[in-house]
Amino acid sequence: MKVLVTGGAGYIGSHVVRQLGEAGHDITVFDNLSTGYPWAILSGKLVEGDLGDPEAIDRLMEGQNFEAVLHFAAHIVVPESVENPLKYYRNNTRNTLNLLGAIEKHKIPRLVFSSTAAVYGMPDETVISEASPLQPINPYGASKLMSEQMIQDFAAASGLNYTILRYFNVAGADLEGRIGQATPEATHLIKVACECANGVRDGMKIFGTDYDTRDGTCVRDYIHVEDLAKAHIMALAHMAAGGGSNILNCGYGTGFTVKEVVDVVKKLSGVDFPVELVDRRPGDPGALVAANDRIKAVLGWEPDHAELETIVRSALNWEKIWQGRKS
Ligand SMILES: NC(=O)c1ccc[n+]([C@@H]2O[C@H](COP(=O)([O-])OP(=O)(O)OC[C@H]3O[C@@H](n4cnc5c(N)ncnc54)[C@H](O)[C@@H]3O)[C@@H](O)[C@H]2O)c1
Ligand SMILES: O=c1ccn([C@@H]2O[C@H](COP(=O)(O)OP(=O)(O)O[C@H]3O[C@H](CO)[C@@H](O)[C@H](O)[C@H]3O)[C@@H](O)[C@H]2O)c(=O)[nH]1
Repeated sequence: MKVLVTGGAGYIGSHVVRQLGEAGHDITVFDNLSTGYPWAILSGKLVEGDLGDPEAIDRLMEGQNFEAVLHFAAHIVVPESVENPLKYYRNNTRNTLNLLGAIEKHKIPRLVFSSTAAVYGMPDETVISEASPLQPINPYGASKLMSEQMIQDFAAASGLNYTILRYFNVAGADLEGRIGQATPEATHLIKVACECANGVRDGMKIFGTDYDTRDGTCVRDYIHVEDLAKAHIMALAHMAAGGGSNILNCGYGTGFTVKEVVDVVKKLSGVDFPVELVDRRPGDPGALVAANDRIKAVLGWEPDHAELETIVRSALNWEKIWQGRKS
């Protein structure tokens, strides 16, 4: 298929691009390189540009006859969205609207959209299904929920075939160490802990120890980026084979506390870095764990790397490679 990938130079997009290349797709990446890197694009070509510029998107699509768009480009940091909400509504919501306008004009038939568990907010259930209430508690989640709504309304009117994938916490790296998360000043737990283990940071904080969880720290469902990437390839294949539009959780159905994750990083790295226990971080729900029956039933997706140790090992390995490359 001839595919356009927004944000394909970023962490998750680059892993999907690599798998798309291996599956034989013809790939164009559109990215403003705000947090992405040209070296991370292992297949296809890069067009540098910004989704905030509708004319640039129009030029990009003119005469190309893309058969699908995979839309990763966004701002992604929950606490930053609390401090600077308009930055999130602009890049995540308005720019998705820009993209949909171009999809309409150029009659692109399929879309895969990167959504998030943050659309569920503070769920009552421990394990969240796609039918759980949608009540985001931070602007990041709200910006993505608004995008979901626009996609569904536009699809109902136009016949666009979409797959909305609600990612839980994505972590890990390419098992061969070619690409991985390279975000400067990263805030993600596993990335931060791996930086500590590699001596990039002196220590880290655990935000909140009074949550209603087994050890008081937040519970998250960590999914290996390679398993998540596979879901995108399968979603495209499903739609190309005439499958309908879907909203699908992407997670393993197993939650780990922040303390448990930090302990695994310490154990596998053999480094006992300092950890400070501090107050809750604004916008953090206590527990987010995915029900994943729907993605298994609809796409036939099954994880290949569902062990937390596998995720952490690949993240530690990548961190070492990345720090070596930078120095
Ligand atoms: N990382 C996670 O745990 C997680 C969880 C749930 C959902 N998501 C979603 O997955 C997607 C990818 O996240 P990621 O972790 O790879 O982040 P990332 O920051 O590594 O990648 C985002 C990419 O989009 C590009 N970009 C951003 N704004 C752009 C714009 N206006 N125009 C063109 N390019 C732009 C960046 O340069 C970068 O290459 C995002 O939509 C995010 O909301 C991520
Ligand atoms: O230095 C740190 C970093 C994180 N945490 C905690 O670790 C958990 C996970 O945090 P983080 O890795 O920042 O991820 P989330 O805030 O859960 O958000 C991620 O996961 C969401 C889906 O669940 C995605 O939508 C977001 O894009 C992605 O950033 C939270 O309880 C944090 O408070 C710490 O205690 N110390």
